Amino acid sequence: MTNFKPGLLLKDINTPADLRKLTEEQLPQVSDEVRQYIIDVVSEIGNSHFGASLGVVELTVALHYVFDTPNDQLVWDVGHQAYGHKILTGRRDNFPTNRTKGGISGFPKRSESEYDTFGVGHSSTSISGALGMAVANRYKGLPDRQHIAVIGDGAMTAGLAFEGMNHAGFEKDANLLVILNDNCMSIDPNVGALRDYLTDITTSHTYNKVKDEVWTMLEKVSKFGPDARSVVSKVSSALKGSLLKQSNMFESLNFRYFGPVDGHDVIGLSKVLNDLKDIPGPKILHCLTKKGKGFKYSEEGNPTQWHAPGVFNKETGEIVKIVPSSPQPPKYQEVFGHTIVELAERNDKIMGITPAMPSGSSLNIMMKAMPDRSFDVGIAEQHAVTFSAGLATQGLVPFCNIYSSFMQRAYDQVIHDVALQNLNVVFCLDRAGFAGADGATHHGAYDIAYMRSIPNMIVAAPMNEAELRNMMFTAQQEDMGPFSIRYPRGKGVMTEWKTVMKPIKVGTGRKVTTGEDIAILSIGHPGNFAQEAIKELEGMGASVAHYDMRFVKPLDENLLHEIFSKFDKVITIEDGCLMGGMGSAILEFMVDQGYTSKVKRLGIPDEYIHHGTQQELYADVGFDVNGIIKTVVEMMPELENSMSNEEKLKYAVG
Ligand SMILES: Cc1ncc(C[n+]2csc(CCOP(=O)(O)OP(=O)(O)O)c2C)c(N)n1
Ligand SMILES: CC(=O)[C@@H](O)[C@H](O)COP(=O)(O)O
Ligand SMILES: [Mg+2]
Repeated sequence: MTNFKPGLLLKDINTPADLRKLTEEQLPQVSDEVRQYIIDVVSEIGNSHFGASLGVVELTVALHYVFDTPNDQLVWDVGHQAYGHKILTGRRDNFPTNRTKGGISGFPKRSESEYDTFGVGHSSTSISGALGMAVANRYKGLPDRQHIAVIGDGAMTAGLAFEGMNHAGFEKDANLLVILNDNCMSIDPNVGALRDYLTDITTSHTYNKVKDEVWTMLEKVSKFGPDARSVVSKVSSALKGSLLKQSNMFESLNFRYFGPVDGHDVIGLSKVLNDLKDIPGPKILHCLTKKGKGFKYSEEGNPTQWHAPGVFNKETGEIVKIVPSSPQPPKYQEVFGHTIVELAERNDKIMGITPAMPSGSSLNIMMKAMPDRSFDVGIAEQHAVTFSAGLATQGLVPFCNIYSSFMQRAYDQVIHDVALQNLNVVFCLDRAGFAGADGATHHGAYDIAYMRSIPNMIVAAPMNEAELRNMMFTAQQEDMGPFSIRYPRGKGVMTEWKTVMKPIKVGTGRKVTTGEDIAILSIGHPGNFAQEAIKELEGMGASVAHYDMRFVKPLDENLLHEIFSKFDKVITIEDGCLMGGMGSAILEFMVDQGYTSKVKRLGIPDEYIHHGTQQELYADVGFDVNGIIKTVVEMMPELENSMSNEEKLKYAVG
């Protein structure tokens, strides 16, 4: 890896205390150097977020310059924009390890640094988290400690952000500053009425009048120095009931609203932040920024593409695409995107819903083809589910596509609004299993366990593209009730994936390989790892049967009777948590039915698995090809005799 060189000022900034030694006039240079460093590193290592961090460089520098971090608590929302923060807070030299196994996390993480005040990855937590800190410090008698939540316009669309604001507006003396980083973008363009509102207050005549009032107030604050707090109270009570309060949504929630300000003017920002430090109670600073700021190609190009571009040429802006020498299978998400359109063309009841992930989920294919039947509802998983429930009550068949880990947010809605009413909502749980570089916050580890415990819910997972299509076909049939289909991030296994779709009988598995010695029961994509392992094991003299269970609920009990009657050794494989997962379901069946086979379950253990490539993580937890072979050999120790030393070493056997 190239030895990345930070700029002249940045090379001496090891902590924000070093930054604070600089003059205000030096801040633009520091900002440029931070930005350049991000570009240098990310363009070369790839595997990182990009546009969001570039957009908040000046804000990041100003925040650490003005506030006494880590004593003052700075909370980033989502955290994909916190690279500048990491670089300024002791992780400059480690930054090239970003999101690689053993390297630094792509998100703030409390265990990584005292400057990372709150672990993030999922959006819209910052206001509630920072308010909790503010109330705690008020209680502890530390009224001067500052608490700053930096939240994007996309993250602001979530219910949780509003729940936090609703509470914060009521905690009138809590020391909370919300910085709304408004770049008009989520990953895809931001959506909804709030986006329109933010644009309105930025451009409207009313807003400008209000802004003048506020800045006059701030000027007075500066003049009054230490007595500022009382002056502000007076000025703001005078403003109460004025145009300011009536015309501004945030003011109506008892926040003092400031801005919009230019989020790329680092000196201006540091002056404003300094002023705001002296203003008590909940306040919001509306900053206008550009996602991808300062890198020509991301500024002028498609911001969605530059959200996380991979490796790119920083001179030409060309994003490096590895062209494979042979045809490759598509990603599961692409199969979902094309298949939903195909199904919707035949079934006019089908609708598509995504909470803010049109590109990631590939629902954007349907949004383009059928804009009146597909919805990006913003970062609003709970709403996405209940909205789908509403559609289903009217006889429609919504396909609600949510990343497995983000669906954790909407658990009550799945139970209360969908399953309890037995509504025909199809949940497509994308990024099930290991997400890879995003790490613990994003792995889809729990959905098998959390879905299978819900009455009425059908829980399915395809082993390949054809099965995904068949499951989608099955799920859209009349009166299916709630139906969840999970699949992982990335490629499947079939280059010829445009198969003729056919229904699958719900609750039936299939035998993939016949064998005599031991049975492997898999769910979903890891069945392909089992297939590879079985081929190698055959060479060692093992006769391994393989069943793709397809459904965790209902379980194929006939198939299980057949398996447990025949095999006294069984291995289960799932890319989900072991606790409560498919292996657990099979053990429950086995015990209930009085079978006594020896069962070894492979899956995600009861601990948080951090970032790495998917392949590294499969290997770490032991259900990659080698891990499966090792497990079979452990259950059939006689195989060791026919293994070469090389094989023993490879599979860590003996
Ligand atoms: C609960 C949840 N849903 C979806 C996401 C995926 N996601 C990550 S960043 C992002 C866009 C956030 O937009 P914004 O807050 O405006 O930040 P920006 O990228 O514009 O800086 C989304 C949808 C997430 N991290 N958490
Ligand atoms: C920060 C965040 O939550 C998203 O940007 C996420 O990293 C996207 O993941 P995918 O790349 O799997 O769509
Ligand atoms: Mg945004």
